[in-house]
Amino acid sequence: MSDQGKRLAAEAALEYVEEDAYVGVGTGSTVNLFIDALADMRDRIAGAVSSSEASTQRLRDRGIDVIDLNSAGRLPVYVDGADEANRFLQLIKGGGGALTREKIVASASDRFVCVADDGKMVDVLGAFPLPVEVIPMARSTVARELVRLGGRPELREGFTTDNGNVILDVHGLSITEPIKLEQTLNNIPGVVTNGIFALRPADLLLLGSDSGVRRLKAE
Ligand SMILES: O=C(CO)[C@H](O)[C@H](O)COP(=O)(O)O
Repeated sequence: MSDQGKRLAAEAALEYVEEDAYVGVGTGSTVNLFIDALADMRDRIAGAVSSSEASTQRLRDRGIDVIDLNSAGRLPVYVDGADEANRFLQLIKGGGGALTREKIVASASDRFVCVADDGKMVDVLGAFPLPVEVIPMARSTVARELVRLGGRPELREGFTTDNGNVILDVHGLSITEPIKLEQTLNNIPGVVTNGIFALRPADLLLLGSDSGVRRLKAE
């Protein structure tokens, strides 16, 4: 993991932010660096739509107006990080637990610019435990179904999402068919969202390292 890589990727994303428009903002340490950089152009953007309470707070602390998605309508650009990315720009997200709002804001955006350090690139998704947001009363039934699908779910202890739900982190899944698994998991009663972003992958991946930023489009 490279902090310099995260920073370079985050700063490179400014180039894709449209002036006089609202920008969608994700969650996580890389996005925090993006928010810090975005503060320098706060007078040139309308404001932001945020994917978490944590990002909302950071945006407001830096003088950036935050409005809700219902008021903003469609967004030209969404900037967010990832826990893993493959060459099709399909992602695993949700390490910070904000996956549901992230998926909603991503789906409302014309362009999804993903910012990450180069350690996030993988051949096959799934080494990172897959976060699944679950309605609390369904925790056990969903966990059993995840075991049936070949995973080893683990409750994220002491964590509640911004939506009042729990997270099951699923170990041991080799995700060779991301779109299919994303749909399968979403069909389990009690699952709110899962952290596979394959139905709506990123459009552009800015992959930072100590030596610079690579710009990748889906193969
Ligand atoms: O999905 C996320 C939060 O829910 C983050 O984008 C993901 O966990 C990457 O975080 P970081 O930039 O700190 O590595």
